[in-house]
This record gives sequence, structure tokens and C-alpha cells, in this order.
Amino acid sequence: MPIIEVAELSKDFRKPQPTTGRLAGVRQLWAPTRMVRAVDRVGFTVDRGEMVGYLGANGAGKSTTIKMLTGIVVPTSGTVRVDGVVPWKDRKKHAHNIGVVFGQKTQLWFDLPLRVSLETIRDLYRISAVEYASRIDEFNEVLQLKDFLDTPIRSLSLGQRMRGDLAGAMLHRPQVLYLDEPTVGLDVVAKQALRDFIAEQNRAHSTTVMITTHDMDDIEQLCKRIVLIDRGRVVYDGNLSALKRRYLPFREVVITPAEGAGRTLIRAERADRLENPDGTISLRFDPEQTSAAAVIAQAISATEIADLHVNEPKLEDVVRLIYAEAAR
Ligand SMILES: Nc1ncnc2c1ncn2[C@@H]1O[C@H](COP(=O)(O)OP(=O)(O)OP(=O)(O)O)[C@@H](O)[C@H]1O
Repeated sequence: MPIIEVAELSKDFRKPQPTTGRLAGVRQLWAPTRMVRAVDRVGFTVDRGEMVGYLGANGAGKSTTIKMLTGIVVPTSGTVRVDGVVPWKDRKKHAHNIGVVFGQKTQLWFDLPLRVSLETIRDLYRISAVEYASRIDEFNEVLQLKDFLDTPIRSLSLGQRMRGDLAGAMLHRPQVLYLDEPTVGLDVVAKQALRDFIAEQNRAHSTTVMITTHDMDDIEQLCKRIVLIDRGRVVYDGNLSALKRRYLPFREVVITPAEGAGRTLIRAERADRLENPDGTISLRFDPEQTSAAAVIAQAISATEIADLHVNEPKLEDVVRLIYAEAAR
């Protein structure tokens, strides 16, 4: 059953016409304006407990959509219902249903220690002391908040701040969590902690998650479904693995032969053999015809090899192909 329902959603912004030439920066102040359509008749539904990746290039309209779903921005036209509530009309009820994390901007109070921020959120949402304590304990397991609960937000590292932001967004146990670039600028360890936390909240509480990100690993690890937008319009909505199969149906085993090995012997049934410029050999195959295990077994039984790895289809490549198709 859908918890998020979006239909024919559009947003126009008024923007100044770009000015060039002498004193362009000053003349820009009086430049005539034009309407730009940031989101163009977008429609989709999201079921309870689903985790959906909302993807697109820079300026495609992702953040504007999320802002309309969260009620920050009022659309030019179209409808949004989140658990039956129109976000920008019934803000109070809506606020109880959703949690929001913007990677670029903290939702916490900059000068207050994290503990005080979290206690303020507790009071705003009237969370009981018992519930609060048990949720902080639960969050601690993955987010390790205890180490910096008494540090003001402004003094936290980016990774700590994001962990604090996620805790703040999930404290009132919202049904829907929106994440806009949650892992931007984080190191691999911090990214993983965030992803583990999001996956755990989804598993334990069926939290519905919508995530926009430029980090394809976020999507690969968290989402089965993606909605891809291009210039404000939905160009793909569906299963991630089906998308990879459709656009990149091949996988390959890349082999580095050992010194003096019989290179020409490296081949496998139902796999195409390609010599790469770096001296490696690719055995490219359709996973419906054979398996990586069968290809590897044949290659290593033929001659001595120094190294090998399997190249999986990359979501980045798929996205590039879809954009190329949409541009045609
Ligand atoms: N407040 C605003 N006023 C004018 N134009 C805006 C405003 N907010 C967004 N836009 C424009 O709307 C379009 C979509 O922007 P949006 O921020 O939604 O894209 P995005 O997909 O989130 O991009 P990014 O990945 O770079 O964050 C862009 O052309 C942007 O310049």
C-alpha cells in the first residue's frame, strides 16, 4: 500500500536571464527574468517500507522534488500525499510522519551540544523519557553517539554531525525518512555507518526511505528500486537489477596472465575473449548463458594466471546510457 503518492507534480522558478559582457555581474541585477521548470509532471508512488533511490544529474530537479514532498516548497501544480496528508497544508501532522536529512545543511542547533539538540527534539515531539532513553540506546549501537553527545554541533566532524543529524531525524520514529545527499564528503567508514543505520531502521521499523545521492554505492547497498529524472521528468522508474540487465547485460572476468603463461589458452566456453591495452584479458559473458565460476574455472585450468577480478555492471554506466537515450 502506498505511503507516498505523487501525481503530475511540477515546480516553476523565476530566474534572471544570464547576462554576459562588460559589468555582467552588475547588469545581472536588472536582468529580465524567465520561468524555469525544475520539476515537470512527476508521478510515482512509494509503498510502506520501500527504499527508493531518486537519481538524476546536477540540476535535474531532485532536491526540488524532495522539498515539495517534505512541505518546504509549495508546487506550481500537481498533488502530493504522504500517509494521506498534503505536506504543505497540514504541516504539523506531516512533521510527525517524516524525518529529513540534508547532507549539506544540519537540522540541529549549531551552538548547542548534540545532547541538548536531541532533548529539544524529544520535547518538541513529546517523546516519553523511557522511549527517548531506549531509542538513544538503539541508535548508539550503530551510530556511536556516546562519544560526542556533549560536543556542540559546530565542533563535530562532518561524519559525527551526520550521525547526529540522522539520530535527530529518526528520534520521533517517523514513517518516512528523506535523505538528500546524506553521505556527501564522508570517508568510507563514516559512509558505511550511515548506510548500516538506515538499513537497520528500515528492517526494524519498516521505515520508508527516499534517498537522493551522487554516490552510487549508497543506492547499490540500500535500494532495490530507483526513480531516475532528467530535466525534471521521470525517465525510469523500476527495479535496479532489471535496469542493469537491460542496459548492461554482460559481465566480465578480467585476468592478468602470469609471466610466460600461454596467453592464448585463456578462454572459456560461451565467453568472448578480449585483449585489453593494459595486458589483461577480458572474458565477457552473458550471465544467462554461463556463470563467473564456470568462466574462471576454465581460465585457471588452462594456464597460470597472476590475478583476476569480476567486473560487475556499474549503476553509473547504466545512468549514463539512459541519459544518452533520453537525449536522442
Ligand atoms: N529557489 C530556486 N530559485 C530558482 N531556481 C531554482 C531554485 N531551486 C532550484 N532551482 C533550479 O531548479 C532546477 C533544479 O534544481 P534542483 O536543486 O532541484 O536540482 P538537483 O537535481 O537537486 O541538483 P543537484 O544534484 O545539483 O543538487 C535547477 O535549474 C535549479 O537552478
